[in-house]
Amino acid sequence: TIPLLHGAHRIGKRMDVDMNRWRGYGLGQFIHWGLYSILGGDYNGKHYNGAAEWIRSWNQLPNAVYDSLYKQFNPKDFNADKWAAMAKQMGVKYVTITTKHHDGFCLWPSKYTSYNISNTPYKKDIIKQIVDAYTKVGIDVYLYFSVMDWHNPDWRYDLKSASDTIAFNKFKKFTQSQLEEQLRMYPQIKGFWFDGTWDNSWKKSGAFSDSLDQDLKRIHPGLIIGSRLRADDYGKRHFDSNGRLMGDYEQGWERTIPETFADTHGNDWECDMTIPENGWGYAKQWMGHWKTSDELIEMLAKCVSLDGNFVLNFGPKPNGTFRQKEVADAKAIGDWMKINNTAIYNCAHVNWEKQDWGYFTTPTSQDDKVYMIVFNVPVSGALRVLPTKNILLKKAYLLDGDKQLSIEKLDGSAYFVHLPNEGQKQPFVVVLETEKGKNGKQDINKHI
Ligand SMILES: C[C@@H]1N[C@@H](C(=O)NCc2ccccc2)[C@H](O)[C@@H]1O
Repeated sequence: TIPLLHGAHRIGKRMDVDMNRWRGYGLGQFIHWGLYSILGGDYNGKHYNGAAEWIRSWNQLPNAVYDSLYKQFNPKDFNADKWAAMAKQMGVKYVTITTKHHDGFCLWPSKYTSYNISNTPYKKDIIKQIVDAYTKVGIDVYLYFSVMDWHNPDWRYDLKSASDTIAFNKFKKFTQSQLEEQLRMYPQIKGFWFDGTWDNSWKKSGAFSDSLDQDLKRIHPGLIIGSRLRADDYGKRHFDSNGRLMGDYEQGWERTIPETFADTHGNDWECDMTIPENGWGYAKQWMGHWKTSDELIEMLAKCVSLDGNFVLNFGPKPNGTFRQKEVADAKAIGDWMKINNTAIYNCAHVNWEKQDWGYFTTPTSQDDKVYMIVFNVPVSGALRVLPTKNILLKKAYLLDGDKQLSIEKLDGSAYFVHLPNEGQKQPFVVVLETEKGKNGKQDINKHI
């Protein structure tokens, strides 16, 4: 291996109480809210084709116009308790909220820049209201923070001169000050979600990213920080120059999901997903396909079946309310979770052969139970199950209503679980009770 000062400091998963809680979340909510929400992807009668929260980078929009939007930010209908109630009904266990996106505008009253919420007509601390409201209903809060800050004159994409380095050193101090300020102001939070760390300036700041990570965890023990923060001695990100994950979980699955368990490298990981094809901040017109709630529930099941969490993004309007499609999806997912969350919360990957009908999960607390989350009912009504060796199926029944299902043992070690022909129209869960075969050991991957 290559000797590294700022590579991974831990091999394997974090196994402390905070990370074990994170591992069991299953479902989370992301919220992108800020000045970009005012424009909603449009300006001067034209539509910006990029992600709506990137509109400041559009050459049709002068920076000065964007940077004066704060003078009109006044979300009259914002009610953090209503946001928290919607998230609670949806069944999310954690929320990640933008405190500062790439545009540099701070949704909290930072004392390190005047470009913050206290200098808007709204004035009040949005982050505090969200942290308090979500914590009150038992949803853990994580703060999204973009290192890249287009508004700060000391931000640099690369370090090509002594003056770049002097400016960027000031910028790194500013960054650390803002983060330590957030830890002091919002001690209830459980972690940070870093973004905007892909440029050369940051790749050359591996030592700083390492010390920042350690400083924040010293101030706030147990803090959870993903792999998008750090760079190693050679500018490698996510995985260091020895291929080891730097961070508490793999934070690279943005609008994409691993296909197989091998793709997850056996790490903890999180998928962050948009309902439209792209775009995180509010956009007046969502282009392309809008995912249905059934598609979103399947993505959730797939993530949990591969030992990951599924985090769905919401982009509130400038007035602080959510668009109808987002409210409807939160409700539909919540209704499904009310019946089926046993197969999602505190569940893990099962190393049985993947089947076409859907996904297996298993509760981390019980190794004689396996859940089948079914999306594709075959016309035969027969769901194939091929457990790993020495595992026998004892019982099969529907999670919703306990109806017993007949199990047919095929030769070899496969089974068919026969479904009643009831034309299921929603994804549903079958519970399998298993037992060890003679001289069998329970070898369901327990990744705990
Ligand atoms: C969570 C999202 N990340 C921001 C972004 O700029 N993504 C572009 C990107 C996508 C994948 C790897 C690096 C960078 C988007 O604006 C959202 O905030």
